[in-house]
Amino acid sequence: MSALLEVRDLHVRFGQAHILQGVSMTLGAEPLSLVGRNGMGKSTLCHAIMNMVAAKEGSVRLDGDDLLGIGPSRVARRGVALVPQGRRMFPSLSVHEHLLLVARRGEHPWTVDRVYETFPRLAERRRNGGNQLSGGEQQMLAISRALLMNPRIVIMDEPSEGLAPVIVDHLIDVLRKIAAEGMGVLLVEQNLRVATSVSETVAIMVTGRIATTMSARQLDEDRDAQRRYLGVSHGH
Ligand SMILES: Nc1ncnc2c1ncn2[C@@H]1O[C@H](COP(=O)(O)OP(=O)(O)OP(=O)(O)O)[C@@H](O)[C@H]1O
Repeated sequence: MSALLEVRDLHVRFGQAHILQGVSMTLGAEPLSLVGRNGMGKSTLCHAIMNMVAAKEGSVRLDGDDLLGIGPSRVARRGVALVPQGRRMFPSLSVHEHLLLVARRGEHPWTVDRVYETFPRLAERRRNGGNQLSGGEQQMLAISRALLMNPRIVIMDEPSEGLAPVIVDHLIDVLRKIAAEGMGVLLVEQNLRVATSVSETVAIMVTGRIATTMSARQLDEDRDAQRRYLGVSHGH
């Protein structure tokens, strides 16, 4: 199976702090979830792939082409879109204006109309400003903006954070569909259910490295691993 995105021995330091300590990871046609406790370096990995932080050693390749050092806007143009953690909307722009800002001309799978079909709630809120949206609506808008770039790969940093369970279910459906249509999906999640519902393979990050990769089913059944790697307690 050929790799869409290949990360090899990636290192990031912030001053004395060695945050990514040699991350190696491959994203192919199947979605991949990345889980791990807070502070392990998941967001930093997303930022390093996007060139939003500088990695001094290692490589990040998209279809074999090196992405490191080319800058975030070129990474985006090559076809990698990030849905950052925490959403970040423009308070003074309406939903519709947010979408028009990123919509591309020409024939593409994702259009503003398709966004409104996929997220009917956004259609209802199209004239509302970014500051008038609920957390779930903001997350749908953030995801929609990434999809409208019609990227080869979408990287989502904890998209389910703070969402009501019914919205999380919708999010899982959408992510599965996106992946089934052939977009690469790298999903960073704290919510184990989301991670193991979207992808069959889960990579686990511990202190700046991928400690292990296991099947979603294996991880769902292995409470010891959940406790060890994710701090999930089942409260006996
Ligand atoms: N710009 C920065 N400067 C200095 N330290 C940073 C910077 N960004 C992140 N860190 C540190 O790097 C470590 C990893 O952070 P990161 O956000 O990547 O973790 P994470 O696994 O995504 O956790 P979370 O789920 O809490 O976001 C943390 O100790 C954090 O304080």
